[in-house]
Amino acid sequence: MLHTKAPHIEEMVGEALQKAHHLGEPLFISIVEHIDDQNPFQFFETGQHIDQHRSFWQSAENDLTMVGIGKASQLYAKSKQRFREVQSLWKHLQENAMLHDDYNKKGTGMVALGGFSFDPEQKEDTPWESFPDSKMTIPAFLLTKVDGETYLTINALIFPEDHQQQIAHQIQDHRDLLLNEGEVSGSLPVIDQTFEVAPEAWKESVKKATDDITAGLMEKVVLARELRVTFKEDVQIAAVLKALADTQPNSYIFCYESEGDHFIGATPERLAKVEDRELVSTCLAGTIPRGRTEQEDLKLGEELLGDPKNLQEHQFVVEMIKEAVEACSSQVEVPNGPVLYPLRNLQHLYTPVRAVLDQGYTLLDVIEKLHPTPALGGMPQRVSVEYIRTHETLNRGWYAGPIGWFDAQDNGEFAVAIRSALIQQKEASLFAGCGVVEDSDPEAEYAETAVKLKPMMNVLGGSEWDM
Ligand SMILES: C=C(O[C@H]1C=CC=C(C(=O)O)[C@@H]1O)C(=O)O
Ligand SMILES: [Mg+2]
Repeated sequence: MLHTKAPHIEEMVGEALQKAHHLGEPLFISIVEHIDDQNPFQFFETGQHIDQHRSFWQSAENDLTMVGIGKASQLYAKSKQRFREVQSLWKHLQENAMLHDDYNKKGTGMVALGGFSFDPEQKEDTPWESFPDSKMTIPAFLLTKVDGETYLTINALIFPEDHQQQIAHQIQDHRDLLLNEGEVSGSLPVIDQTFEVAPEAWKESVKKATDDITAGLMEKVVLARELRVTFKEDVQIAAVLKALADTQPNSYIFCYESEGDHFIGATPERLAKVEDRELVSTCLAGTIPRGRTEQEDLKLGEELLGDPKNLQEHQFVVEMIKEAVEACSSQVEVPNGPVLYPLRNLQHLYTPVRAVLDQGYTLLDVIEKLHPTPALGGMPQRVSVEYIRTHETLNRGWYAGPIGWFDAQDNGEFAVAIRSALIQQKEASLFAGCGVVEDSDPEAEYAETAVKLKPMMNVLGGSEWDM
């Protein structure tokens, strides 16, 4: 592949420097170029030589892949108002920005990728020290595959005291390093030990939750459990990511690296997407395994569609999402009943919600209204989240939190970070939860969470893993 010099880097850096001098503040520059096809997993792997801060996103519809390397800027917010704060930091960053973009494609240019923890009021840090309440990163280099084409965005924050040639050369060197041919070289990890955290105590907590529901404390609560795994060697993340993408269709494939720790997963659950003010949210709750034969699969699907306990789990989600979406949009469309959403290892009940976002609202406003839906928290929202904070022994961190991206045109999408793992060199914590309603049976919920752990386990060297 022939690599040309990225257009305009030196000129833009020079121009930005002049403006930064004048303003006495840093200025953001963003340059989008159309490039030859590039393997996103390879790009991600090579990126480790530039920064221990990378992000990966592939939409469930597989129409958008983004890989971010490094950080041109980051948006942090700690308070309960974190979604609004991130939005205002984002607006501020855009006020002092110079953009060069001839293509205007979603997911290119000034794009922030990142996520939010499940519960900002959770005080415990371990093992999520590298994952604060909110962290959105505008990568220094962003590879975007969209509409069958590939784009590279270069982002940088230029400070008045920067040196034009030095910055421009560094950008050019990193760009050349990233744009190389090849395939992902790493292999999948080999498991040393697997440890299920207190399964019996977890089943008892499910039993207790059903009693508390019967007593009228709440209607539904989602309880999660953890599986810890150690490996013979440090996990090679690019290989795991590629294997996830290869094995989990209909899922968002995500990875967010923060200070060398990786939060990675393949989630089917969209929280909200906004494109040209069209809003789509998804109700996904209610679960049964896939069958081993087509016949068994159909039978299980029918069983799920008619099962009162699963329909109840699902209905709470539909009611809450409908209400939240109606509060900020018009032309809200919700089908009368759910259909099946098939994944490799299991199938869910699925109801899409479509609407047109009202003027004045952004994707982050929608996320604020939705998170956590009863697919991750429960019903009512506040009581169930408090219940989780008090009764769940694990620290969810970013598990079950919103993860995704937005761009400068107010397009973007967030999924819910389930079917996921936190990987720290030779160790991983995997998480899976389930919706507990009055008729939940602890053994059945335990089995359901075991199937939900499979997608991650299978790419982490646990192909034989079955429990
Ligand atoms: C909380 C999880 O799944 C949720 C999403 C879909 C179906 C669910 C269920 O049927 O229980 C859960 O609400 C998880 O996978 O960790
Ligand atoms: Mg369930």
